Amino acid sequence: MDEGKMDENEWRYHGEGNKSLVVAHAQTSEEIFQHLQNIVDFGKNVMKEFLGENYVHCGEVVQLPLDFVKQLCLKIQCERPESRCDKDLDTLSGYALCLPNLARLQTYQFAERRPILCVEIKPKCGFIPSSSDVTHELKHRVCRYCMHQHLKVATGKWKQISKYCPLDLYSGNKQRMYFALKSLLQEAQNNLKIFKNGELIYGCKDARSPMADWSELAHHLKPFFFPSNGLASGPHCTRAVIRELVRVITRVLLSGSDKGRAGALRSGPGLRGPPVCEASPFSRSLRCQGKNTPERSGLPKGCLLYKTLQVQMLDLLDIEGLYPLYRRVERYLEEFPEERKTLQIDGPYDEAFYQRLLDLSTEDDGTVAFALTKVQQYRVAMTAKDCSIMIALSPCLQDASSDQRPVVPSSRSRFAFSVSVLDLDLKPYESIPHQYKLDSKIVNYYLKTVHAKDATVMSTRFKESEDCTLVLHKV
Ligand SMILES: O=P(O)(O)O[C@@H]1[C@@H](OP(=O)(O)O)[C@H](OP(=O)(O)O)[C@H](O)[C@H](OP(=O)(O)O)[C@H]1OP(=O)(O)O
Ligand SMILES: Nc1ncnc2c1ncn2[C@@H]1O[C@H](COP(=O)(O)OP(=O)(O)OP(=O)(O)O)[C@@H](O)[C@H]1O
Repeated sequence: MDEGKMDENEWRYHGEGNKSLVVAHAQTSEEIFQHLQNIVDFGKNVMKEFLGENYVHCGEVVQLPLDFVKQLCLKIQCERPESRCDKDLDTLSGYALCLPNLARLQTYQFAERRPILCVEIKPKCGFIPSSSDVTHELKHRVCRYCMHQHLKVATGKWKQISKYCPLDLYSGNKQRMYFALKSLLQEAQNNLKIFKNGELIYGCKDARSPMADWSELAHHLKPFFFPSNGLASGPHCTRAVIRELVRVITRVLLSGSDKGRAGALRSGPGLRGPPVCEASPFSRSLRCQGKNTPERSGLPKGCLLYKTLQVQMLDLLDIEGLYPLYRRVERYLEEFPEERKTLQIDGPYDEAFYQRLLDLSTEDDGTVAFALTKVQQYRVAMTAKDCSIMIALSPCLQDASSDQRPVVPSSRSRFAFSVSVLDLDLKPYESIPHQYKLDSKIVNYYLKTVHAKDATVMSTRFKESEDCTLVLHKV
């Protein structure tokens, strides 16, 4: 073991079983500071560039008194979901990342006194890979989210399959977006949370305690959407309130003129996958009605969904094409471990790092440089596939002028709003082998269960139609 880690003060008790006592090595304060500073730099130099100034809030690294951190940890321990309690909080370094509260309006510098509604959406990957390195043809037709749902339910992460498909949300087609948002409201999983004045009123605090009562949600939302009218309660009211919420969120998601350099990433049409996922119940029902697949993405270029999708599409080769390139970088690092720094695997995430991300060529010249660029692009793409969008809404007074702030109308009220992105720390280089294994697990599970079942249904249907054809044949 590394000599530098032989200081007992850097080790602490972690847990124990029957036979083993587990102690864990704590990172040094400098390492933690550097890790946090990297998150800030990545936000500033990369994500702000791609997604635009107004959407990204990088925060800053701050130092806190250790006593305060310890007391705070004790205070909040009982509120943490059980499933997350295996992760210890860092109470040793004193460093923390200080971010604005994104559940509040970001367009207003003073704390809002008006009530605030915040909708958090984790949209996940919004495109289907078109890479020729993909080995299962199915991956060109069904999106990863929809396939992954089946594995998640089988492993007990969630109780039931969601009807949400990211491709519907990213379609820019209002009907499909309504369907996607309604599906999220039906089965929020970790893709949707709603906060009122900072308090979670809808969505999962923990996988085991989902909050999903529409009438209760409507009760919370009614004063926002129907402020001065005595709309009766009951199912009619619930539906009306939910409809308003979905409309407002769709409008906000399609809004925006914020500048960002995601345009620099626009890939050629040959590199784009199909516009719909075959597993989406929306596209299934269209097919059943014999309708054509809907139009390709109509997202306005200034909106955050469009920009996020462009960054996600930095994953040009799919994990199957990327993995051999990762192995090439690995072999190089095994031979020249000291080069890890020069290759900027763990930062710094500076302007030079950003500039290299803009090279979208897919011609492999066999070099480590090519492999490294694809690996870094993949990590950035994965980050964009796992980030969340926070939409903060605050009702405007009827007669108030909009004082330059963006405003979204609903049928009975108007909201000042802001949109921000959350969870933008670059995915680690080390997670690539895990991604590779997980991808194959997801696809194989889907092929083994759902697809096999579908094929049986199809062949039964085929037999039925054959019977039918026989009846119609002239003898
Ligand atoms: O791989 P996925 O798609 O399951 O995404 C993981 C997320 O699961 P989800 O599918 O959203 O339920 C997962 O979400 P949960 O923590 O399960 O809510 C994490 O966001 C994970 O990121 P990290 O490893 O903590 O940095 C995510 O892992 P990454 O793949 O982004 O590294
Ligand atoms: N700046 C913020 N303002 C308001 N809420 C926040 C902020 N940062 C995080 N949150 C809340 O905390 C939750 C967890 O934060 P975050 O997603 O950054 O953690 P994570 O450990 O990276 O999660 P993941 O498991 O998705 O990778 C978010 O879903 C959001 O509800």
